Amino acid sequence: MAPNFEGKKVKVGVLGATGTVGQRFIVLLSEHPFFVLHALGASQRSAGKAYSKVVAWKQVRAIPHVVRDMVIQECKPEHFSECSVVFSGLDADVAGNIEAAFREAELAVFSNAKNFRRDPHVPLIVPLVNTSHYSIIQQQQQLHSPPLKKGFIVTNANCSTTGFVVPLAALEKAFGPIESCMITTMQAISGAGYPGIPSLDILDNVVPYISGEEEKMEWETLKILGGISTEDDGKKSFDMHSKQPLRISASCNRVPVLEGHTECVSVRFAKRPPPSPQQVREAFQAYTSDAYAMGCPSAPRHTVYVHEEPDRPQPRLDRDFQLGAGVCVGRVRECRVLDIKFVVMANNVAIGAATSSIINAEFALLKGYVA
Ligand SMILES: NC(=O)C1=CN([C@@H]2O[C@H](COP(=O)(O)OP(=O)(O)OC[C@H]3O[C@@H](n4cnc5c(N)ncnc54)[C@H](OP(=O)(O)O)[C@@H]3O)[C@@H](O)[C@H]2O)C=CC1
Ligand SMILES: N[C@@H](CC(=O)OP(=O)(O)O)C(=O)O
Repeated sequence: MAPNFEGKKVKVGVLGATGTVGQRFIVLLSEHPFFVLHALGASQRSAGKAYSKVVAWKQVRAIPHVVRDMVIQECKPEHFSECSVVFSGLDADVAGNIEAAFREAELAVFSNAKNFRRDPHVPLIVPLVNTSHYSIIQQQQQLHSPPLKKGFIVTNANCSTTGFVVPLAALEKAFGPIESCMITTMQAISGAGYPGIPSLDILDNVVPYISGEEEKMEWETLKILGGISTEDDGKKSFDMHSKQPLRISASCNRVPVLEGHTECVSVRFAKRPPPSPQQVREAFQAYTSDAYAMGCPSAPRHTVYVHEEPDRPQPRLDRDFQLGAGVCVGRVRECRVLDIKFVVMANNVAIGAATSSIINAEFALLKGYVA
């Protein structure tokens, strides 16, 4: 049972509030049991204007009343001084310096951008998988110059990484290390932001290239699924799954779907003989997250929902299940080259972006990391 924050909700800001991910943050935070929207930030183009006047609103529901007339600020910490937490949906070209400035101003920053994912002291947290990585935050604060009392950065993963790392975590929990993994993605156009890909490039078409995406999937997975090692002097580092090397090969494609990344995954287990498809299905069904157990209100009840129908999951039918906060798998079957193959579908703007950051912040608050 989650605690009740009514009457003392935590004031939060959203950086990049006008963007694709920023709009998701606004929808989810406008009626949140722990957090209350207090400040919005975007570029100089938008600053100084009312939110509803500048945003190219693309959500199905109307702009929440609470932000319609809120004046957008430049992304400078002094405009967010009453907030304890900021969520960042900033363009990666500017996210690095801005997020660092907010951390230095002693705010807790929950970011979707790629800039700090490879930082050795910043956790890369998919909240349905590796909340244990919060333990590195104290080191991040101690090693900062000057040392920090409250400020930190937590990142979430690339949206395609998020989709397939959740079932992988379920499999490793049940059957031990995975040795190798092949993934082919079919990624929605909302993943490229707004206005994103020109309609003449994507309609009636598949684009077999997304810049930097394959490298991110192959690297981020190791940081997320690996543990944290502690040296004799107490210094912590991410072990990158090095005790049991995991080989990953990703191929990424853009397809004319609005929301929901679909991925075909094949895995080979270290354990011989490998589990059967039925054992794999049961392991997916049994997998639950610490975030859900802790009472994070945005964490899904079904972390991995297993479809038995032969033609599911599908993005159009399944992306809103549990508000897009879990992942859906189906077609679990034997692979004649590796061991097991399946399809996973994850909502790229929900668990692939804003929802992950929000669950991360809920968990941090419940664990006492947010002061
Ligand atoms: N879309 C997705 O599925 C996912 C996206 N991400 C990541 O999340 C981040 C946001 O993505 P997305 O919402 O798609 O991007 P958008 O392009 O839709 O939005 C970008 C936001 O950044 C703001 N911005 C741009 N330049 C500046 C600046 N100089 N100073 C301050 N703010 C600025 C924009 O404000 P303005 O309107 O004023 O220009 C806008 O609010 C990116 O880092 C992306 O890689 C991560 C996972 C999934
Ligand atoms: N590249 C992803 C979305 C994204 O922005 O990823 P990242 O946060 O890793 O830059 C997509 O196009 O679907």
